[in-house]
Amino acid sequence: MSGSSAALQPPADAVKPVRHPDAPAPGELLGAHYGGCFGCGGDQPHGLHLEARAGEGVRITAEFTVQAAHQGAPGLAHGGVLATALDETLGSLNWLLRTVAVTGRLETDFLRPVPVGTTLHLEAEVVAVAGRKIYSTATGRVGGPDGPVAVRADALFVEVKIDHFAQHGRPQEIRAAMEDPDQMRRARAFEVNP
Ligand SMILES: CCCCCCCCCCCCCC(=O)SCCNC(=O)CCNC(=O)[C@H](O)C(C)(C)COP(=O)(O)OP(=O)(O)OC[C@H]1O[C@@H](n2cnc3c(N)ncnc32)[C@H](O)[C@@H]1OP(=O)(O)O
Repeated sequence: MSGSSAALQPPADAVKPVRHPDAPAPGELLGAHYGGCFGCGGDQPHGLHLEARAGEGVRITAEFTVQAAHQGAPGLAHGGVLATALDETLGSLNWLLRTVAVTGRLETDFLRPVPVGTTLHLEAEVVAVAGRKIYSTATGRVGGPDGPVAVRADALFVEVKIDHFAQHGRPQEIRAAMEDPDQMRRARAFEVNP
């Protein structure tokens, strides 16, 4: 069973997404957007450590190996963790648009259980853009990049200004991020007009 709700159907005035000319080259490893990110950050011992690569056009691939810390039922990945992997992969698409955006809506189908130790092979694509709204879709396969689909999602990301994070984030993390030149470089890489 799959198929997204009306809220995730692009409106009639939606346009085809355009890959930014300065987007990372196909095959390039994107790296974490923030070391403290539960999805991709290297500083989170129990995080997903998801690694995403730029694909062709407005596509991304990513991999994530389920660890013991990610269980829900004994020996199986927690559904929320799998949703995080999809969310993170979908969020990585914004590197290709060089747009800062956050998840507004995420609809997920869980088609097969995913055991601990499994590598989830993720693929995501932007399907349409309407003003600040970015519509995208993702799948996660097991047993290899061409294996059966275990999870899938459709999402709506909403473009925000970089100030969104300073306005809503906790001051100590924001301060630390702003004092880190690497972090600022990564933040600027998201912006269309740095
Ligand atoms: C320094 C750090 C650097 C790192 C940077 C990269 C970080 C990346 C992190 C990535 C980490 C991984 C990813 C993560 O985990 S991101 C973390 C999880 N997401 C969030 O925390 C987002 C929380 N929500 C918000 O902040 C606001 O609600 C947003 C910004 C989303 C919209 O509030 P805003 O006041 O701005 O705009 P608006 O309300 O006028 O809406 C605008 C349009 O969108 C439509 N709409 C909105 N919501 C929905 C919905 N649910 N279903 C359907 N439609 C929806 C809405 O109808 C409207 O349409 P239209 O009327 O125009 O047609």
